[in-house]
Amino acid sequence: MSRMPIEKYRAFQPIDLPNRSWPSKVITKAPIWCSVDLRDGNQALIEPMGHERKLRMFRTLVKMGFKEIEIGFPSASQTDFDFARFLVENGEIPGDVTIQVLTQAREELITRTFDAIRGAKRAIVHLYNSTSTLQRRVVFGLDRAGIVEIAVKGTELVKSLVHTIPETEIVLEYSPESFTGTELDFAKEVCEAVMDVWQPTAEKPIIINLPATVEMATPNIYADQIEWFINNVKWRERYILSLHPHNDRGTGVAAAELGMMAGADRVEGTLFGNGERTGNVDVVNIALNMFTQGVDPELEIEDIDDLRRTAEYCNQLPVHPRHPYAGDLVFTAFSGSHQDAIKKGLGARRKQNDVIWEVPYLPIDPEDLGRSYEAVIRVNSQSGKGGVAYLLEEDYGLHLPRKLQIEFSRVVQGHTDTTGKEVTAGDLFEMFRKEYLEAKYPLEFVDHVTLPDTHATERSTITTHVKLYGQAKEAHGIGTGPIDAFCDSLAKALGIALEVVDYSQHAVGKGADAEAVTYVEMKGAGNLTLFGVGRDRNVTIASLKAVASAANRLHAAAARAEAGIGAK
Ligand SMILES: CC(=O)SCCNC(=O)CCNC(=O)[C@H](O)C(C)(C)COP(=O)(O)OP(=O)(O)OC[C@H]1O[C@@H](n2cnc3c(N)ncnc32)[C@H](O)[C@@H]1OP(=O)(O)O
Ligand SMILES: CC(C)C(=O)C(=O)O
Ligand SMILES: [Mg+2]
Repeated sequence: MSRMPIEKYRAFQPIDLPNRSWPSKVITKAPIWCSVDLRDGNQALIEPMGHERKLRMFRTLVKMGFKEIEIGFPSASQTDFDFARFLVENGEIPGDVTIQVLTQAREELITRTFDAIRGAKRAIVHLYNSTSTLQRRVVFGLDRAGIVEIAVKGTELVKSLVHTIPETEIVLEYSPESFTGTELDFAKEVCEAVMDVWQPTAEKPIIINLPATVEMATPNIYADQIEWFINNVKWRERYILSLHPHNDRGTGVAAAELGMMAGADRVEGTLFGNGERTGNVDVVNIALNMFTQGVDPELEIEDIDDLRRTAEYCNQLPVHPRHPYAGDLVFTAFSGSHQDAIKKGLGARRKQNDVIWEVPYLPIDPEDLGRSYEAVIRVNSQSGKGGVAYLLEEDYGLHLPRKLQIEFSRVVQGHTDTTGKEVTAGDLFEMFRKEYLEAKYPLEFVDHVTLPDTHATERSTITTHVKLYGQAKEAHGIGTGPIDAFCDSLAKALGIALEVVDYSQHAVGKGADAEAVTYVEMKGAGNLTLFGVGRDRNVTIASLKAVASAANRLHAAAARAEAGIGAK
């Protein structure tokens, strides 16, 4: 039994909705989006946005395609009032965008709100008062009738002011704030009372916004509340049902999605979920969830890094590196098996020219959000051969044979285990260069003269020039090809016994700059096998350098074994 004071809490009561239909519904179209970054997001900031930050956010939201934008609470702050005036007076509001302003249901605040929007083509006046049992008791000290009266009086005042700004088309949005803590029959009563005053029509509907001001239960309960409301509140065709989830339980996005399945038409939220406490619902997250299901989200999110930078600048708050779709690390795989699977998935896609996106561990193509594959695979102590091979292939054009991938990943593992740090592609190449291409001691290849014998004998003869422990040596050998002849010369003249186990070669670069890279797996004394790698413009020299590289690595491994350090 936990020592936590569990007796202080009680379970949210389920909604009685026996024939609920939302669980079998599917989201097939985008909701009407409304950004509340400039109001709900802004009111939650340590340092609220000033004019310049507000304008940058507003322009970004317009560019993204939001058609409804809550620009502030003009009666609460001079900055918000002035900002509304600035937008109206400077032609900042595109013809197809409607601004929205929030106000409490209080006379002086409503009047001031109308002053703020005067001259706009169209505006949503968003009126709210709290309706929950808790707020009725502890904040307002009112019974149900008293709360209905606040809402009705506020609506009447809004209605009476509409004619004072005839050039502006006014839409009323009403929010029974703290809806999730409100009895459903009372939410119905107060919303219907507001509609009775406003008299919406199907052509000029009211927006009824049902906020999860505080997220209090599992998201299915929110969906039940929405479906119940739609089934029981009159005049369905005369109101747009809007959701306004917060994220207190970490399920704001799920609540919005289930709420849409339950029949909601509209969603209010913010970019990356900024907002009071744990935030408003993240509209980018919902939109991209839809996108990954093949549904047009009707928001442009092609450069998510730019959006994130804007949100971070305006809010002066960071977006978490693991934030869905937007975080710095969300298209990055560190663990080996993930890297391996992603590498294979991307490779298969390229080969098959697939239209449908299916890559293990990547629910979305990073390129669709303006991000690149480069950051997909990073290497640290949790990584395996797949990630190492991927980076060397992508950045340096090296196609390591599978057994060499395994061998080299042990070298990398040794390094990352010691440092505990991530290694970049550049670090990896440096390690690879030192370990294989620079393995020149004690044997250094200098030059060769190789003569093929006649076709009849299919043999090569070689004169080898090498350095052994720094001293120039010349050796002669015969074999079935240059590598075989080179090994023969090393064995005969220098006593270095090597046997080729595996060999592969490919070109790196193109045209005059092309080089050959050779990978040879060689068996040395004591049946130990290791790889050597050579790189040169000349195909034969690349191979002979690879043999020398293997000889040196075998020599070093034998020396370590003898010293009791253990072979690599
Ligand atoms: C869930 C949400 O996000 S709601 C939006 C919340 N956002 C904000 O509040 C940010 C901006 N607000 C403010 O700056 C201030 O609250 C102001 C300027 C609007 C009003 O300031 P004040 O009048 O000084 O204080 P305050 O907001 O605390 O008002 C409290 C009074 O209004 C009443 N009230 C609160 N909300 C409402 C409402 N929606 N409708 C009618 N009356 C309300 C309270 O009962 C209280 O009444 P009392 O003074 O008789 O006890
Ligand atoms: C003003 C209302 C809609 C609000 O922000 C909330 O309830 O969270
Ligand atoms: Mg809110």
